[in-house]
Amino acid sequence: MKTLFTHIKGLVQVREETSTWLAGEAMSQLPVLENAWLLIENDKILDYGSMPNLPDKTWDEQINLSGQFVLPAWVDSHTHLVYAGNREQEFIDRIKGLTYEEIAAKGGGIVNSAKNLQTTPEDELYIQAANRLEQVMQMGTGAIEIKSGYGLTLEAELKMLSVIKKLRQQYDLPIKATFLGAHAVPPEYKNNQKAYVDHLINEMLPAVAEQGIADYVDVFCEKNYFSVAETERIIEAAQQYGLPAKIHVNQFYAIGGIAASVKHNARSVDHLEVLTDTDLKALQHTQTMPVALPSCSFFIDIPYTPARKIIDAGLPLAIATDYNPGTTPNGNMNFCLSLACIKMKMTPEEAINAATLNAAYALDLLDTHGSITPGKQANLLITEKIPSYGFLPYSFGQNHIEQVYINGKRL
Ligand SMILES: N=CN[C@@H](CCC(=O)O)C(=O)O
Ligand SMILES: [Zn+2]
Repeated sequence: MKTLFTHIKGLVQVREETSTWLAGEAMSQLPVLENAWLLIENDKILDYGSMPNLPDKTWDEQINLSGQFVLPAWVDSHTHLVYAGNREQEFIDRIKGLTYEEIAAKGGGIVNSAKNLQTTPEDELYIQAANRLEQVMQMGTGAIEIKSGYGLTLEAELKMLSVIKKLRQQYDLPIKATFLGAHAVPPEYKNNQKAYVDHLINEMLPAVAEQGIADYVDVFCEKNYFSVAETERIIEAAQQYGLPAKIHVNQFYAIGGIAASVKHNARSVDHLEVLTDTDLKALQHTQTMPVALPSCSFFIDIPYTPARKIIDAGLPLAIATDYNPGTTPNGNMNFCLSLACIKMKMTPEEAINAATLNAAYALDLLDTHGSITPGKQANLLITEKIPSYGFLPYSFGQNHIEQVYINGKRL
């Protein structure tokens, strides 16, 4: 089945070759072909060109997209989309002046979600997660990472990873699963954190690896959560099972987690709202992608990741939603793009590169996703008639995505 899209106002992120990430100045380069056609065959991108050079043939299906833009679908490289219920009460607490840390200290936060998830049957959890996944796909997400971390017991962590596995079986977009058993110390280990880390390394990790249901390991490396030394122990243990790291670091404090993560060749370091010059230096000449989560900063009112400092230092940057019940009950990548531009002073070109190509790097999907490149998967988003691609982040909070294709099939 071959589908030809014609008269595309702008075919965005067209690249013949995408062997690595975009860093520094290269992030401001966004290749766009105006007045273009795009040919897909079954699940793949076959070819593209400009309308005056349209091949003189007929195809199974031909779709006119005059006035509309076509982009590679967003890649959301950091979510916690499998969770039970919500944490609306904490939203009210925060309005009344409590901070995220104060709420966690009085028994709210991650352990609150874990309590809820532990008693939620897997089928119910699946329904809630599938509903969220379908919503974000409609908003243009065409590849996603989902973490565990609201289980905090072996049984509940496996339940979460099993839900992610079922989502992967049910939906066509790539779904990467990350084991985040070290998201918070469960209350029963409150006075013996070492015993929980030992349990995680000696029991949980082997069980997760044996089932082959995780692609990465993650740790919330933060004051009052997991120390740098514990993070390194967990990363090293996961490496024995071939699980690379994607680490939560520098959300509230800079405690040295970035240097530790890059030392172990983490695929990404995520959050970075608080970033010292030492951290910045540690990121230089590494294979680790920094990932900003602007809608988390927006929702809990903390500083935004200093994108300019990162990009102007010649580094790459990806953006992701962090969709979760505590700090970001929203999985809309379009809103992240707007925040990246408005609050982090990224240009639309930088933000789009961060949400597509660099995000694909953060999920080891660069060979197959993140750009309009022949041979890659036809995961596309098609806008309404809009004046420019920059209109997407400019016109914040509005949906300008008319159609989404996953593996060549329209949703
Ligand atoms: N900070 C750690 N994890 C999540 C929040 C988890 C929660 O509060 O439920 C995050 O990335 O923001
Ligand atoms: Zn997160």
